[in-house]
Parts: sequence; structure tokens; C-alpha cells
Amino acid sequence: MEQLESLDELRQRIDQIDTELLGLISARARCAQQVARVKLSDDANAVFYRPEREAQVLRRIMALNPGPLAAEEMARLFREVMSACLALERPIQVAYLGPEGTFTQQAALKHFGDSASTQPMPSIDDVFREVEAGAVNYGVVPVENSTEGVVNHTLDTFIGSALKICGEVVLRIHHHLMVGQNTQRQKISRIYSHPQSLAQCRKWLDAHYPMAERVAVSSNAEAARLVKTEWHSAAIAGDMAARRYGLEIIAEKIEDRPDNSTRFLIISTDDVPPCGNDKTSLVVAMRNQPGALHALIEPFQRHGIDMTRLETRPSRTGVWNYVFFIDLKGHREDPVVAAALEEVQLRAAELKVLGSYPVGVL
Ligand SMILES: O=C(O)C(=O)C[C@]1(C(=O)O)C=C[C@@H](O)C=C1
Repeated sequence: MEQLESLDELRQRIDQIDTELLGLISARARCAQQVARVKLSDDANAVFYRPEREAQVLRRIMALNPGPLAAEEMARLFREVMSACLALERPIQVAYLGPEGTFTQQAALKHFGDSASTQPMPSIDDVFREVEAGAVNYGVVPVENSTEGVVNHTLDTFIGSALKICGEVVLRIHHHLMVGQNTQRQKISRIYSHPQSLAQCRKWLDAHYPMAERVAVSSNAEAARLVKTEWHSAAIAGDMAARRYGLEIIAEKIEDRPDNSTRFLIISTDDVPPCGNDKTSLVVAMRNQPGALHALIEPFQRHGIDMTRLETRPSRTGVWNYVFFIDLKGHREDPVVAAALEEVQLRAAELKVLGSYPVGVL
């Protein structure tokens, strides 16, 4: 029979291992400080955050992970180590669609780690403006939900902006019904949430609160803020909002689809070099004529490029008759992608590459 070590012995071993980890993490942090010096000696306006390198580091860790911790769990730990190392090089500022406690803030922290400084903005336009003005380094905005589809406003804003997409992050969205201390639970007559969240919980609400008024507000966090002072209201929001506003969750995971997730984009002024597993997002305007869509897709098919999304939006200007938002596998610098883009450019009224960036790792 296996001889179990005593609790004391095991704890001594854990202490030893922690001492080693401490030394190793500190050595890694010193390395990052040296990286910062090298970057600055190459270029006074050096970019410290390198999404392509971070994606490679995380993927390598996941591939090497021997267990018993799950690869994703291990990557999350390294995510935080890298976040702290980057903050030593240069603290970074990230604007997100607020207020505090939104899923977008959760996405920002998942992507950049807890050492990033995050700042809530009142609207998607404000996130774009802050990044454009250089007041922050990066922005995070929602772009599509697996149940409710695209966030049109984000796509439309890209058309008139010079900002680039430098990353993506996908978040599993769990909605909870939450109330304040003074809420009389039997008398809930109003439920606040963002319109997309109300839609994502439609069936649950029909079954459990068919008579309650559903009130759409600008964000889930705003819904949570509102119920705090009302005795007959509840909010649908996420964990962060419940924590931020001190609300009690009375029904967990009420989203109609268990795989409900939202994709967020990271925006910045910089282009990202290839990391080996990239995506490219573009917006293409075609003239309003028969066969336009086929002409657009054909070069991608012929070059064997995998299109992962195609979204049509009505144009807001004369030139942009039909506007297509396209995501494809590969980086704009990959020879096949570059060749296909060149061909599409000839057929389109306008083509704009919104960015090439690493496929989300976490
Ligand atoms: O490799 C770099 O360029 C670094 O700055 C180091 C490091 C890391 O800690 O591994 C930190 C921040 C960057 O975003 C990428 C990686």
C-alpha cells in the first residue's frame, strides 16, 4: 500500500516549491525588465505589449502542460505572471465599455490580466475616442454574441476609424438574477438588464417572471446599480456586477443557451506581427450589382482561405453600397492571404483591413 506523507511533510514540500517558484518568477520579472531596456534602446516609442508573443507564450505553456492542472488553468496563471511582468516594463491603460462590472470589463481583465489598469467608458464611441486620442493604450468592445448576433454599433464604428484590431477574447456569459438587500422577493415586478441579456434569458423570464416588466437599460452593470435602491426590482447581470454593487444572486445561470458566449475585440493604433495562428478582419464595400457577393468570396475560396464570419450591413454612405464584414483564418502578411486580398481589392469599391491578430487563446 502507498505510504502517505504526513500533512506536515507535505506542507514543508509545498513551502520548498513555493520558494523555488518565487525565485523563478522573480528571475522572469527581471528578464522582462531587461526586455523593456532592449525595446527602448531600439526605439524611443517602443511598444511594450506584444499580443503575438503573449499568444505564443500561452500556447506553448498549454502544449507543455503535464497536468494535473488543466491546460487552461495553467495558462490563466501564466496570464497573470505575464501581466505583472508587462506592468513592470510599462503599466498599460485599457478603456472598456463600462460602467464597472460589465462583461466587457471581465473580458478586458481576462485578456490583459489583473495588472492592467482598466477604465470604464460610457459608450463604444468613447472607447474608440480614448484610444484614438492616446489617452489609453488599448480599448475593449463587444462585437458578437453566440445567441443574439453582432453588436452592429461596434462594426459600424470601425468603418470611420483608423484603429486596428489587435486581439480577440471570447467570454462564456453567465447571467444571474440578482436583488438588493431591501428587495421583497415575492413582489418583483420589474427586471432591468441590457437588451441583449434580456433576449438571452427570454425563455427563463417567460417561465419564471411572466408578469414582470422587462426594462432595457444601457448595460448590465447599470441594471445592477438601479436595483440597489428599489424594493420591487431585480437585475440580470454577471458575477462582477453582483460583487461591485453588493447584490445577492437569487437564480444562477439563467441564460437560455448553456453555450452562451460573447466575443470582444481589442483595439489599438498598432499593427500586430504574425504569431502562427492568426485571424484577419476586413470590411469590404461592393457595388450594388448581381454577383457581387460571389465575386467577393471567390478569391478566398480559390486560395483555400477559411472564412470564419461574413456579416452584411447596410451602407451609410453612397460609396459603400453593400458592406461586408469578414473574418478569415491567417495573417494579412501570409502570402496566400496577401494574394487573395489583392484580388478582392480589385473587385471591391473599397477594402479596409481592420487588423490581423492572434486567435484568442484563453
Ligand atoms: O517578449 C516581450 O516582448 C516581453 O515584453 C515579455 C512579455 C512576457 O512577460 O513574456 C511581457 C509583455 C509582452 O506583452 C510580451 C511578453
